[in-house]
Amino acid sequence: EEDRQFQNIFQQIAGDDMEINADELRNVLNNVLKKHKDLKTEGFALESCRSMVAVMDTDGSGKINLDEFRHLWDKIKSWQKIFKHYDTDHSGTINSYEMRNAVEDAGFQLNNQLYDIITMRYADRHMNIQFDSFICCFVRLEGMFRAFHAFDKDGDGIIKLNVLEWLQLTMYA
Ligand SMILES: O=C(O)/C(S)=C/c1c[nH]c2cc(Br)ccc12
Ligand SMILES: [Ca+2]
Repeated sequence: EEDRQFQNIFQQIAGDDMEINADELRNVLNNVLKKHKDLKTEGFALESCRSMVAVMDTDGSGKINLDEFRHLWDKIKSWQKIFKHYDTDHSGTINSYEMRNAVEDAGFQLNNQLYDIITMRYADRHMNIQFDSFICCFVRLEGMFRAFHAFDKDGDGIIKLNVLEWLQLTMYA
């Protein structure tokens, strides 16, 4: 039953092409945000939604279909819980220190250099991370880990890419 409801929602957002583009994703995410006053943010920028579509577009259609959207939605649902858990002062942002714990809670094992990179890339000038940046960071982390494991056929933690394969991975993200 809940799934049928989900399909209906998806159908309304996607329109007759049955796929969601960046504009449509931006509308649905920002509409949901209105109902979550504790997630204070200016909302998702179009560029962020373009990146999320690119990362989640596993079949290379240029947009996200029902399955790709369901995966994204379930991830955002679980990641927003982590965000709220670490936003202890309900400022609507989490600081770079809390971000380390949030990343680990989400199951990503990174190193110090990567935590610094994430802060540089996603934090605002007060070194705090807004909700929309938080989600974009996690979408990218999950997508990049997924892409690596797809290439790492024998699971030895090493992949071999020529420059064009590398560019295909890094440019469409
Ligand atoms: O607080 C909750 O129980 C839920 S279901 C939150 C959300 C579930 N999907 C979301 C997407 C965005 Br964007 C923001 C919040 C949520
Ligand atoms: Ca797609």
